[in-house]
Amino acid sequence: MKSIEWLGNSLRILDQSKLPVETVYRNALSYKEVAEAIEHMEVRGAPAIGAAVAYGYALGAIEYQGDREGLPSFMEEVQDRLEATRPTAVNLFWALRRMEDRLRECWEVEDLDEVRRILIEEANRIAEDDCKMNRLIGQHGNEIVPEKANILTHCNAGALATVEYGTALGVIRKAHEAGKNIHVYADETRPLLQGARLTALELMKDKIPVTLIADNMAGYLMQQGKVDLVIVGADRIAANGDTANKIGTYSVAVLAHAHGIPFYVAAPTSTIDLKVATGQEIPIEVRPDKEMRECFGLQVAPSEVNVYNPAFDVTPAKYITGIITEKGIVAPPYSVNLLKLMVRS
Ligand SMILES: CSC[C@H]1O[C@H](OP(=O)(O)O)[C@H](O)[C@@H]1O
Repeated sequence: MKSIEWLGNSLRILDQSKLPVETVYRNALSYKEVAEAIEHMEVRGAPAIGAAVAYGYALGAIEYQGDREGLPSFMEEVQDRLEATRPTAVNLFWALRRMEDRLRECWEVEDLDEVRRILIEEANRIAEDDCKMNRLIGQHGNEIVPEKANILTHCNAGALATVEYGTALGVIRKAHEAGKNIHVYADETRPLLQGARLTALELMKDKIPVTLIADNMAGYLMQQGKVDLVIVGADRIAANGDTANKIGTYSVAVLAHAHGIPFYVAAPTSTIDLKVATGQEIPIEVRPDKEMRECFGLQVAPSEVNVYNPAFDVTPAKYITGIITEKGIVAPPYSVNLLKLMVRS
């Protein structure tokens, strides 16, 4: 299952908001359609969002009908609209910066079609890089996965959250491929159920043993000694290693720490944001109340009840055993070792 696929002049999107009940694809022909797909969680997951906005930016250039001089200001509007979709995943801003830099580099290119070709090429490179990074994350992460490990994961950091293969699920896939006979506990991940709807679906398709649990069961499993390792994805990693990820990750990290269970974050270096010193500076998206009161259109709470719906939380670095990237596993102290890693990039 590919979350997104470039078709030459449109972006095919697998509408994840309908999985696993329906498999619905649609072709986004404009940057506004890409923006709406991200806001509606049809495409989601930090790296997948990064690749999607890169193609959205390229679609903006394709849509543009003015003269060459007017392109930069039009593309600023495109970038503003795409940046306004979701605030937490830094991959979105990282990808748009790459596209903006590419546009600036071809300021002497007069032919609009040539500019469009260059931007599409950059978006393709971002997507291809993500695929390569995920497989490297899988290889490095496999080093810390014991034989027959019972691994708990939260939300979906799989192929559906990336261009291909996944980050946390990339490590799980690689361990499975290496014949380690691992088993996965997948947190359902309220309120949008990315774990129940997407992680369980992905792992079953790959015939990786998976058991779905409610989020409130993670601590009980750990208390029973049934969890050997926790691996999750990330949306933004601060310079000191504090990590923003799906709401509920912090609770899992504290529980793992209390039970002496290793807790790893798996993410490409495009998720590391050295401009953010600590997790306190990471913007946390608050999503619509409706997502808490309904589940697939079924009302699950009083229609007028007050709701609080933060989409992410921040896990302090002290609870993180290691950060698995495409360049290797980063150990604490993260403020030193993340800087070394990024300088090496
Ligand atoms: C490969 S990291 C994906 C990351 O993004 C998810 O958030 P959302 O489903 O809201 O886009 C979640 O935090 C995952 O860990």
